[in-house]
Amino acid sequence: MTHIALTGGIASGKSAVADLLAAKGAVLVDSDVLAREVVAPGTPGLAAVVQRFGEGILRPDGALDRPALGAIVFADPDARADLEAITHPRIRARAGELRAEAPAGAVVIDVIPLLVEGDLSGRFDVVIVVDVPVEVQVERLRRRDGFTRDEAMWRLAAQASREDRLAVADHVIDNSGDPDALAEQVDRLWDALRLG
Ligand SMILES: CC(C)(COP(=O)(O)OP(=O)(O)OC[C@H]1O[C@@H](n2cnc3c(N)ncnc32)[C@H](O)[C@@H]1O)[C@@H](O)C(=O)NCCC(=O)NCCS
Ligand SMILES: Nc1ncnc2c1ncn2[C@@H]1O[C@H](COP(=O)(O)OP(=O)(O)OP(=O)(O)O)[C@@H](O)[C@H]1O
Repeated sequence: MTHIALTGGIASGKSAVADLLAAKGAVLVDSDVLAREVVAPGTPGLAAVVQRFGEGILRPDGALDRPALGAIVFADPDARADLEAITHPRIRARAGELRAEAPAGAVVIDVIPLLVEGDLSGRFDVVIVVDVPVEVQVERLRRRDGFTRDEAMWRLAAQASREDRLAVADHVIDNSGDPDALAEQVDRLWDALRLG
């Protein structure tokens, strides 16, 4: 099986690309989705997060208050490392299970936001990077999540640089244009993946 990774900085458009690839038939193993599963209500992951960060990061309904936890961990690298120590092993384990369950012959794509940060690119035969300028990330975070420029920049500061991501790319998807331009690039990429 060819091991394919899809990565990109925050709000670069990873989910948009992943959705387009899934519509073509790719099987996705998405770490952002698994990061939610492993701290869902009732999980040992959520219990560990509450033990470290306190009940203040829970919503009244008992679910994780993601904006509250994000405000803590993106302002404090030690807190972020503690959260990652809880979530990352659980995400990796679940990703392994999902990969093993994929039908034979499927094009399986691992969506891994922190591929470069985790120095994981060597584990993949093909690395796809969704690329946008920092200003586009800031603007899309403002529009989607209502983040101020400072809030957006803290999150960017927790990640690898655009240059470091591009350095490991086999395929670059430029998502600075409109959704049609994105879909055209994904069409070409899909053909390349099927032929490769
Ligand atoms: C801090 C949390 C609760 C904030 O939740 P929120 O719903 O606002 O963001 P979401 O999970 O959708 O992530 C959005 C993006 O933030 C960035 N991001 C998330 N976690 C991290 C991190 N630890 N370091 C750097 N960037 C990160 C990624 O680009 C990701 O695609 C959440 O991101 C989290 O639990 N992070 C730790 C798990 C993790 O590392 N996830 C990244 C993929 S493995
Ligand atoms: N080509 C585009 N033109 C305009 N808006 C876009 C485009 N691509 C994505 N967006 C918007 O930008 C935001 C970020 O896109 P998306 O959620 O796909 O990125 P992401 O990399 O998965 O984000 P995150 O890192 O937070 O998980 C969303 O609101 C999305 O609708």
